[in-house]
Amino acid sequence: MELGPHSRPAEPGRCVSGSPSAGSAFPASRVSAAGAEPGSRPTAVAAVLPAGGCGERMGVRTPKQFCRVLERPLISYTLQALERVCWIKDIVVAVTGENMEAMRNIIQRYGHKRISLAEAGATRHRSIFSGLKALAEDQPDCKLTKPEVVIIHDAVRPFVEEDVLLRVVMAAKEHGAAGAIRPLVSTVISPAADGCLDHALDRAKHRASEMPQAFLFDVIYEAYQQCSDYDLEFGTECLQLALKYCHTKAKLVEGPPELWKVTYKQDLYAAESLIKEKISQEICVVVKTKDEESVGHLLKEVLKNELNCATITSTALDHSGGDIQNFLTDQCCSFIWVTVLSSDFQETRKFLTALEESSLPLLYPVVVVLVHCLDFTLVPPAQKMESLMWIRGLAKEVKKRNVLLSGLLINYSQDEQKLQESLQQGASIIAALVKERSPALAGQLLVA
Ligand SMILES: Nc1ccn([C@@H]2O[C@H](COP(=O)(O)OP(=O)(O)OP(=O)(O)O)[C@@H](O)[C@H]2O)c(=O)n1
Ligand SMILES: O=C(CO)[C@H](O)[C@H](O)COP(=O)(O)O
Repeated sequence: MELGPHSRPAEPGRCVSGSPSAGSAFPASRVSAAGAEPGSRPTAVAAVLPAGGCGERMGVRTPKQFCRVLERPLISYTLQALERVCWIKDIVVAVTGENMEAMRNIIQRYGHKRISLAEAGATRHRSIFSGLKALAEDQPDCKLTKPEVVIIHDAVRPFVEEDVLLRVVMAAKEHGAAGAIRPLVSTVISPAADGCLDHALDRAKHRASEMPQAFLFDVIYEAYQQCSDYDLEFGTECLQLALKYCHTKAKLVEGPPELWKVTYKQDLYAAESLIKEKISQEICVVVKTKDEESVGHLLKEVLKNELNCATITSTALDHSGGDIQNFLTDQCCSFIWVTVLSSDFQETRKFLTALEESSLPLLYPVVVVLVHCLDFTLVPPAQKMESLMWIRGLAKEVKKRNVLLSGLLINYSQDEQKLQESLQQGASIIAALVKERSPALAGQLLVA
């Protein structure tokens, strides 16, 4: 493969992925160069995502890969996770003819890149085979380049990280095949024909096979070409096909627990909670004046305790408000906008417009809390609330674009203890707004 001066390095381990883009909202994992030896030949890597199932076990009409999690189809998260790995050149998604148009719309709406579609088959193995054919040079009309290594990853495992992808790819390069494994959660038993226990497997000696898996393309393609109709119909393990038909013994790589496959309805709730937790880990506190800076600093300290181990950055807005764009590039989804004894509607509006125009709210609900600090003995909260009613109107407007705006009044008391109490209470409210991301709370004016 030819690399132009601005192309992505196609070598696992060479590039540092996660350059902020529409498709990289989680903080990028930094891949060290350890994966690739200096001067070694770049590895062309592609991925095949089977996404042609009907999700029978989920028990809902929509196939689970298209079920919405925080208003976005599950498969979009998986695509995002793979896209942010810059050394994966092509991503082939196998979908049924019936869902092809829906898939195209998802790709367009969420700005997914490097995606090609293949027609899914009646079983997972058939769908994977179809995806592999789209990458094989022996197929008529093949528009993609055959990779050296192909990753196979279920469309319904959205939490795959670059680190484990790199580890399976490097292991596949060395061994021909590799797959992620996890310790068994339950013991596996073998029932007899009469429905009674025949025997139990020693749990410590067995592992659950998960995804991603990676293969030398020629190995897995050969295995799929050779395998029987029975394998294609009833098989569930790609590593087994490589072993059975190409005598390739897969290297097993320990993966993290987040690799689990969304299968039942409760898994959708678990996925939503995990996504909320991840995006709540980064908060940007926006301040302008010295007073705001000191309130911002105090809030940060309390918030760190409320949202254990969150990264909270402070951004000082310049006086023209000209650097608003800068902090939208960090892919942070929670903003605390602090004002002390004043409120600049125009500036807030400008910020919200920039936010709406960015790709952020398309990917995640973005929380914005406008914190107004005023001395409750001088200005009663009720009076201030009246003048802040514009927040409600604005919140209604920006909610349509997935920006969840609320207002928070803090008692900016001269009494140090009262100020601390109000900040503590305010931080708890902010933490709840950030963690819950509830559209129902958008537009509320809260008092700490
Ligand atoms: N004919 C099929 C069947 C499954 N898959 C995909 O393979 C992955 C893992 O399969 P599984 O969890 O079994 O998905 P479903 O078959 O949809 O679920 P169920 O078995 O509950 O019907 C999913 O991304 C699914 O879309 C596929 O591409 N083509
Ligand atoms: O875990 C896996 C790897 O081995 C597969 O995701 C699993 O085999 C898929 O099988 P099924 O479609 O039956 O759930």
